[in-house]
Amino acid sequence: MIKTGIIGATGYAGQELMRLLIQHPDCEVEVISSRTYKDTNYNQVYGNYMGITSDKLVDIEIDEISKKVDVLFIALPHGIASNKISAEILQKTKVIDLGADYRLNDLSVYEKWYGVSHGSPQLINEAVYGLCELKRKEIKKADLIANPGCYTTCSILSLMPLVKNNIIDKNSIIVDAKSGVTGAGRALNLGTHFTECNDSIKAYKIASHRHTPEIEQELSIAGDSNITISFTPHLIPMNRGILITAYASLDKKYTYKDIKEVYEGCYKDEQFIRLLPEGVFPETKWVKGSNYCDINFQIDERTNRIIVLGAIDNLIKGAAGQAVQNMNIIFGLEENKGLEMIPSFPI
Ligand SMILES: NC(=O)C1=CN([C@@H]2O[C@H](COP(=O)(O)OP(=O)(O)OC[C@H]3O[C@@H](n4cnc5c(N)ncnc54)[C@H](OP(=O)(O)O)[C@@H]3O)[C@@H](O)[C@H]2O)C=CC1
Ligand SMILES: CC(=O)N[C@@H](CCC(=O)OP(=O)(O)O)C(=O)O
Repeated sequence: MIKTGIIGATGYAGQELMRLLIQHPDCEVEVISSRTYKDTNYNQVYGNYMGITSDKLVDIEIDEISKKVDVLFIALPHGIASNKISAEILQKTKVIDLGADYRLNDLSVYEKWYGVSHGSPQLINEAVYGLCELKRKEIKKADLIANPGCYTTCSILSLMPLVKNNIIDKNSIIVDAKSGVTGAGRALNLGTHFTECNDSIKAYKIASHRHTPEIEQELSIAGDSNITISFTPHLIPMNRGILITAYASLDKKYTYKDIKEVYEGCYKDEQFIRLLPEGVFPETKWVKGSNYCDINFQIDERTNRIIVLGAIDNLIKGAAGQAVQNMNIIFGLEENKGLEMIPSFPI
């Protein structure tokens, strides 16, 4: 059995990790940590665990935890993991960081967009960007995984085939993204109070959201050129889910079938990517509670633009599910072990 630990187990991403790891046939949860709920039974924090686990939360140093586990998931706000992880810790355990500290290859880009200094810049090159469908080979050998962000997972997977195959003007990309409120985490925050976000939709961090350089970095690698995008996130009054609608100019006339072949060329063997039939578009409810990323597109013949839609569950493919998928790859397990959930819609 693979011994796992979760730091930040009381957050929304940490809770989803707990749910997935408890049910994973090859794992046991050895350590769950929290500062706020130290010595509290997990089922007192999250009542859905009553009768399922009586594990207690502990507040011990990462160094201590790393001696007890084969893989450590870190689900903390950005800026903390980089001060906790060291080369010594990586010798004892694999680390999968759900935060943003190791996602950007360029230290100055990280410090500029996140407004904090990085605690372990020497480890940035060691980290592998854990977008499983794109980096499987590197992930297999990695000690430190930078699990991608939620908007970024959905945007990169939806757009990668177009940039990789040079069929769009790579600097014409606009991503309009919507997220459910769990994307903002569990911590108290005025903007996510029921009365502040219910019954309303708002754009935020316009032209300044920190997922912008992450999407640009990975699309630039896939497209082998410097790509700059426009990215606008929106907060939607629903619990979970991300839907992106992306626009780009095509370099010449294509049919739906031409471009479908390009997507199939990239994703035909990918079990978690569902290319929907022509005329059927992704909806967050069809991926809810699952590790799927649904994708489809339409060509607007009047403007010769392609409009691509992608949907994921922000807490699963956008966080905990992808983290478990990364663990499965590292430990040589079937990639879908513990991740075969059927989306939980309709009710
Ligand atoms: N929510 C989402 O959809 C996604 C989240 N992520 C990333 O995953 C990470 C966790 O996100 P999420 O679960 O939403 O966040 P939450 O705010 O829900 O949880 C974060 C947890 O971290 C702990 N924590 C908070 N501040 C500190 C601190 N200063 N020092 C130590 N521990 C602290 C808290 O636990 P306690 O107080 O009990 O110690 C808290 O439960 C973030 O980096 C986020 O960006 C990535 C993709 C999607
Ligand atoms: C709705 C909402 O507030 N979403 C978060 C994205 C959360 C996320 O998971 O991003 P990181 O992992 O990069 O922190 C935001 O826009 O900041």
